[in-house]
Amino acid sequence: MTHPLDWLTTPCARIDADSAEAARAYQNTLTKPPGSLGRLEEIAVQFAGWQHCVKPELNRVAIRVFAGDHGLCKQNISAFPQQVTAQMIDNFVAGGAAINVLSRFCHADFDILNLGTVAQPALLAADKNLHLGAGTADASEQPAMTQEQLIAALNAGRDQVDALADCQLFIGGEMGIGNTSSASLIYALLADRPAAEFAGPGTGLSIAGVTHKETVLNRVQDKYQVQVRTSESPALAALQLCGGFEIAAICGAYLRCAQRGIPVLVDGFITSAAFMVAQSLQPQLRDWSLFAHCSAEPAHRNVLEQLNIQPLLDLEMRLGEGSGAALAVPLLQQALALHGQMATFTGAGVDDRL
Ligand SMILES: O=C(O)c1ccc[n+]([C@@H]2O[C@H](COP(=O)([O-])O)[C@@H](O)[C@H]2O)c1
Ligand SMILES: Cc1cc2nc[nH]c2cc1C
Repeated sequence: MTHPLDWLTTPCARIDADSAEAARAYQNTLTKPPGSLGRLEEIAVQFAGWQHCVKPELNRVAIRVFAGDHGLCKQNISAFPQQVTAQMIDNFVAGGAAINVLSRFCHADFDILNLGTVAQPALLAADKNLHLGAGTADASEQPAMTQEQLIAALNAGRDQVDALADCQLFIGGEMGIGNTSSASLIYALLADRPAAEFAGPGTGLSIAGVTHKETVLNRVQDKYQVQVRTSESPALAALQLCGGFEIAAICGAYLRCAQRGIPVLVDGFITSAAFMVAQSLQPQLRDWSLFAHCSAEPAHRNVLEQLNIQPLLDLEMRLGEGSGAALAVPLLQQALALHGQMATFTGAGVDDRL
């Protein structure tokens, strides 16, 4: 009997170690002291393994923003009202959001998918509105998602990736008022640590607002911790219990990317929670991933440290939408341009050693 989520554990694509090794050797023939381009050199080597060639390129980037509302907003855990999610979707369609600007800047293929909001966006095409629900349920009262909604959201992320032709890098962005709470709960439940350790201001809560959020999140964690700990798949259980639709879709998208041989550039605090769930289902995902930045949401730094991940940038950003990842694309492109276009010691007639 097949299960609709069997695809989650399909192995990741093969990384070509020979191309990576050849690229590393080639780096050392370029007119610079070996290692002097620091982590830029390793980026080129990673892309060589991903693209199975010594001189990889990065011209085709896909950015998909996944949106959804959160029932937990009823508990007053965000500085912004829930209808902002749908309003921002219209802003994405109109091209006025930060991710639109950054996406245009790096000539990315941009699209948005709404998995379920309380308000209806006016400008989004009907086929981009999935209506899995009017947001998730309030996780402090009942599981955020039903099993059917979880499956539909994971599969929606997979389907977005399956529809990509010829993509060299995938960025998942998210928009969902209240979703820092879902991310914090996922981290807390999987680490079996108090949720308050992962709670922060999100879009801009006051100190008192954060204290209230901590109380709410601790209560939700108490409600679900045993269930998660004893579940067959703690990561999927935490995702279903705490939401949101957009986090599940990004989780599905990341896994499909690694299965199809498309590297992913993880954005910020919320997308890292999607990554954590995905990685626990398929540990090889790590080898297909880069992390764009350390978010200003305070717990992100600890989460990245726990995962032993060094992100590319640290700019005190906390916007989401995939913005930190889109910002890092030109950096990756420059790493590959240096690797592919610099002269070699022999070619330039430069002495390479004493
Ligand atoms: O990406 C991040 O690191 C990040 C950190 C804080 C907030 N956000 C964005 O802000 C929204 C969630 O914040 P909140 O306070 O409503 O939970 C959501 O739309 C995210 O895209 C994003
Ligand atoms: C305006 C606004 C834009 C966003 N983009 C991602 N999350 C957001 C939250 C708010 C409030």
